[in-house]
Amino acid sequence: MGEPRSGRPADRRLIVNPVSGEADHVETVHRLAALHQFPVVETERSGHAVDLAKQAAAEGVDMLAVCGGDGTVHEVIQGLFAVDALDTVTLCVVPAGTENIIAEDLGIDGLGEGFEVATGGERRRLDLGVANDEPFVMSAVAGLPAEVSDATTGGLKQRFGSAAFLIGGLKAGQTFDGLDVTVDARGGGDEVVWTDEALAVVVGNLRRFGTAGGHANAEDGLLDVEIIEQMPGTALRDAIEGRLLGRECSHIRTFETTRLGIDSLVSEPIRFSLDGEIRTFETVQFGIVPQALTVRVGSAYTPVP
Ligand SMILES: Nc1ncnc2c1ncn2[C@@H]1O[C@H](COP(=O)(O)OP(=O)(O)OP(=O)(O)O)[C@@H](O)[C@H]1O
Repeated sequence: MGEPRSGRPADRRLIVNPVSGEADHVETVHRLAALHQFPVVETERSGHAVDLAKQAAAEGVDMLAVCGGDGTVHEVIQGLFAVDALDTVTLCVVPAGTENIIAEDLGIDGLGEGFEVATGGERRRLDLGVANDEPFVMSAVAGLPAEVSDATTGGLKQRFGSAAFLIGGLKAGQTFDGLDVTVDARGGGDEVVWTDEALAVVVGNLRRFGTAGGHANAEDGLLDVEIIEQMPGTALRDAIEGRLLGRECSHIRTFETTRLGIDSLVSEPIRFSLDGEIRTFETVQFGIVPQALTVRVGSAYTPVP
């Protein structure tokens, strides 16, 4: 239980979302938490994990585990970021959600492994993306992929795994109008200025960008950006097949940057999914805080996918 950072035993706490996933994890989590000496607090409403994370930091907790899905992990990071506690708190993820993409990217599979990693996993420092003033660890996605989540059924996911997104993309692409945007990356890294209609803009930080199928390194100080240009249906199918087969596609522009601005060219704001949570922006500035988040990772984790 010794924690090298402060030279004294860590003050531990576990924030549990009891309604994540199938909501059948609570009893097991309490048992495992007692075994591993994590006092438990449960969320009582949406957004509560933000406050509980702030409270944990204020009370001197320096090992904070979060049990839930990507949304709950996102809320806890939001809370720690808001009170500037990322330097003093190590985050641990115990997956209990529906998708658990963040946990999977951190090499953590299941409740039992979550607790093992929380008590003995390697510590890494990961970059955090920031959209205006909200942090994200995995990705910020606007356009088709956000729509695709609706079009991608559980059955497809079971049969095709992450490729289900691409199949769902074909369905959603038939009805999605596109995003009229200007994308301006002239801060650090690749310089790109692009104005047109996009099917999607994906800003990725962690290994797998949500369901969008992209890849990033969360330890390189850079955001990985993909602009998927509007294209006719047949080209979309080719692009999706190309992505499945790992081929380059002329309609997908990829670059790395430390800063990025995206402006809507129409009166409608742009709907973004930040680590799976929906936000709307008329204009958004993205940045990155290198190595901001200290997190325990499983043995399957590697920074580069
Ligand atoms: N006690 C609660 N009652 C109702 N909603 C809650 C409660 N606690 C948290 N929430 C909300 O539950 C939502 C879903 O949580 P979470 O992301 O952990 O699970 P999930 O959606 O099943 O998993 P994933 O995001 O990995 O697909 C979050 O938006 C959170 O704000």
